[in-house]
Amino acid sequence: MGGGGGQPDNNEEDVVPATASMGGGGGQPDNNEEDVVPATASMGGGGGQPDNNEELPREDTKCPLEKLSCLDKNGLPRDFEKLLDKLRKVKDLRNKIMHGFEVTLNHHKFSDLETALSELIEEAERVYSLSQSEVEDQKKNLHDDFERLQTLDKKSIYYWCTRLTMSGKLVVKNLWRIKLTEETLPLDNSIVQRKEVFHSLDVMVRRARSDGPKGQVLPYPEIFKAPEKAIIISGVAGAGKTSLLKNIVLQFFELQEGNADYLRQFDQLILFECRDRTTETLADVIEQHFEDLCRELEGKRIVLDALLRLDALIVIDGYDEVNKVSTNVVREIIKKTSSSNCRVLITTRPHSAENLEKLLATNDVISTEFEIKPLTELVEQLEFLTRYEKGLGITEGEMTESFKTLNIDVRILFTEPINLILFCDMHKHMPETISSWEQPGDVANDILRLYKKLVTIKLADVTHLECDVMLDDLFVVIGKAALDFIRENAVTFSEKELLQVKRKCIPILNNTVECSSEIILSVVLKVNRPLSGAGETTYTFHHKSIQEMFAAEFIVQRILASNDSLKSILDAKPEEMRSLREVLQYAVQGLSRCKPRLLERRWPELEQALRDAGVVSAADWEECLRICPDVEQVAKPAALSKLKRSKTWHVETGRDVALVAAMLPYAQPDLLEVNIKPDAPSKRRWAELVQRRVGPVLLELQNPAGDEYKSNDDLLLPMLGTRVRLVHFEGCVGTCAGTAALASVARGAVLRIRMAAPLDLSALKTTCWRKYVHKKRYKLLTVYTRPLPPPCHSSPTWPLPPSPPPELYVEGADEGSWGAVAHTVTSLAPPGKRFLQLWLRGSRLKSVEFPPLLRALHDAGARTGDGGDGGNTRAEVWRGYVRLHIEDRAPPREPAVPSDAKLLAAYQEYLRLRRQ
Ligand SMILES: Nc1ncnc2c1ncn2[C@@H]1O[C@H](COP(=O)(O)OP(=O)(O)OP(=O)(O)O)[C@@H](O)[C@H]1O
Repeated sequence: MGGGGGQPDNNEEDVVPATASMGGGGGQPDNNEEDVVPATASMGGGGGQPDNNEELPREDTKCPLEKLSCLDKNGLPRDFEKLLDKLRKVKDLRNKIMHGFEVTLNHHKFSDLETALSELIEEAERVYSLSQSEVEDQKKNLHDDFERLQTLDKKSIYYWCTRLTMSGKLVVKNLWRIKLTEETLPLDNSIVQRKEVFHSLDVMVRRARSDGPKGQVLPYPEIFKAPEKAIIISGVAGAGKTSLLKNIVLQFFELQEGNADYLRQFDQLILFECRDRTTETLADVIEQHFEDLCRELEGKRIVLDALLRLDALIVIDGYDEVNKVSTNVVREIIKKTSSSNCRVLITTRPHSAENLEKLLATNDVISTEFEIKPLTELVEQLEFLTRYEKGLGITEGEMTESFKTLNIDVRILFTEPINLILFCDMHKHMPETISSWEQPGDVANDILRLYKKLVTIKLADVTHLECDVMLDDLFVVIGKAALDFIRENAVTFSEKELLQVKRKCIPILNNTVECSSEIILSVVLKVNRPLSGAGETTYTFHHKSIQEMFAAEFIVQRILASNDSLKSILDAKPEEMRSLREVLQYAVQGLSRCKPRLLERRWPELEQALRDAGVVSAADWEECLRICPDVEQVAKPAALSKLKRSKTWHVETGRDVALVAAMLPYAQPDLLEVNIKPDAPSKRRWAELVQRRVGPVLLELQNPAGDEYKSNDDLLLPMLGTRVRLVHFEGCVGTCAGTAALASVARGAVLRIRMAAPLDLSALKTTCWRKYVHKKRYKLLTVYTRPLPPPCHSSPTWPLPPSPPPELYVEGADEGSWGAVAHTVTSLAPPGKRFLQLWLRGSRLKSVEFPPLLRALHDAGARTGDGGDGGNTRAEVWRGYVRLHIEDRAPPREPAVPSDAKLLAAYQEYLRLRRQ
């Protein structure tokens, strides 16, 4: 395909173009269309309908196709089918060649096409009475075109597009497969198969940077449906950004197995890691990917140019880790993306996302951001751990059971994959400590203890030296190195840089064991062989967060040991402070755990350092509070900045409960909107939240489907006597104590109560004083109940409060149970027996059951709405519900009721809505 045109499209059938386009033409074929057979320009000209009855002038160019089809040069009728066959043959051959690169390797196909086109020239000769020499000229042109086509022109960009498309994928696959197939876990170098342990993460559409409810949650492959050229994936430290990218890379090469259809739109995939400190240009990145291709030609430039013409996906990992060198590569990629077919997928920690967006925008690249959703649910966390259990060969259930026993305050820390991975390590090496974790800070401390333990074990093989003090000193050296590197945003170190660290370790080890520094560093660091075989080997901590923890530990130890100013400990230039953000957060956490008084004393310095590191916005402080949940000093600025940003605070997870509980002593929003699963928050944090809240609360408790009638009293009881003003409640009340707690805080509220058991809700009748007037506890009361057991002799009743009249839903009535429904309604009827509305939900009652039900309710005095005045007592279907109208006048003999078909449809609709 010497001069052939760019790269073909997928799954489409183009129609034979004029022969000229097969020759030297370039460009891209169109997408997804089947072109129509054109009357080839070289064979005569335009189209149009001839009038058979008119004599056509010889030069008439109005309707050559029709002429071809109908008349030969002598004006005699021709065989049109034969002509169409010839055209079809050309079209089919052309499509095969244009759409299947393997076909282009078959020379016969080209000679077949040439022959077929020759035959068309002969047809043209017959129609236009061309001279023999003209025909020979045309045929020669055709032949020359084909000759050119099959002569490889290595200078042509299209040659390289073809080469890349044909073999590039395999080359890159071989490169990355080796590097990515396996994953080494941080602490003990256990190896797992990446694909086997990969937990399919969800992402949230990132809304404007404001404090609203979180954006829509999507499975990660959906990100590629975004129309924007650049896709940003943000996530906090250890949220799984790099793993997600690595998994996408692996999936890209498995497309042929029918997986990952979402990647089918890309011809090629390039991966660049911002932590790279040696690759200087995009062309160098391309060379690492296509070393042989670049060597074949005298340069990487042309391969890069070819790649930019393909539909390539360029994946950039860790924008927050850019350094002086890699920043240029990223800029180059973004610049080139704007004018190419490529798309970019970039990961970053959230605090760098805004800068990244700006960089993209200044290069006219439109972007969209998705945020990795933390694993907040216990089921997700267990699912994640189960995969590692399998991958690591741990007895099924052993690790997950241990995880389940965690104190919930601690468990809500494990919302990022990195923490769950560290849990795996803890489970393996120090299972006894897990049960002792009470506070979040305990976990981070134990991770460092575990490192010390592993180093001690390794050293025990070679030395009998007393370890404890020595280890502390060694960790100071390593921590200092971690800090020095991170200041420059360096997470990979060269051999030479490592040597400097080793040198500092040797005197501490008293020179006793020759290779002991190596042993220690082998526990703490991992080796990265260069991507392309050539180049330097580099070293990294097992994870950036671990490097940050080591650096933080160094800072804490220095603060504990001396009065040195934080500035002198950090020794950072102003522009380096941004890289220290997480380090400082870990340091605050560490210091608060071991010396809270000292933290208080040093807080002004630490706060300033955090601000210098970019912790300024409400989201920044909130993230800081997530890492240091019990640190009052952090909670205060977090609360004040959050209040500035938004007067309504949202609580959606157990983690949010802890954060808001910590912030409430310092700021009270106008409204607190709590929409959580009842099992999500820790009871302690929940109690703190409601005790600290002063003002309106909207509380929606979402029991899992099928468990709607599980009592939520454990969340209601702590509200008793608090200064919460409940303005909206949805949830399940189980006992009178639950009702009392609810009544104590409800103020003019909308209450949607599920009754776990028949309950006396009369406490809600009371009024309360507010601003010198009596206020009702509720303005709308909706009660949901299951049918009560059949009446017995002295069935108790539980009259609902009468004013305003309540709305009642009876849920899940079985076929034949109209009597139970009637009994339920009458038992709950308020004094006066008036309901605002009466509904059946998920009912399986038959049509014939409704007339007696309506009559029984009417006879018992029940009424709905204002009682109506037309005696139109009836039942009707509305979506998945059945609504009962009971009016004052006696119901007709045959009240209007829905047919069985309508009732069934309503039941099915109810099931469908429930599943949503
Ligand atoms: N989806 C996942 N499935 C299985 N394991 C995962 C997943 N995501 C992350 N992990 C594990 O958690 C570790 C940390 O994740 P990863 O390095 O991808 O986080 P990150 O967001 O890139 O962190 P950082 O911002 O600190 O670089 C990985 O090394 C891997 O062991």
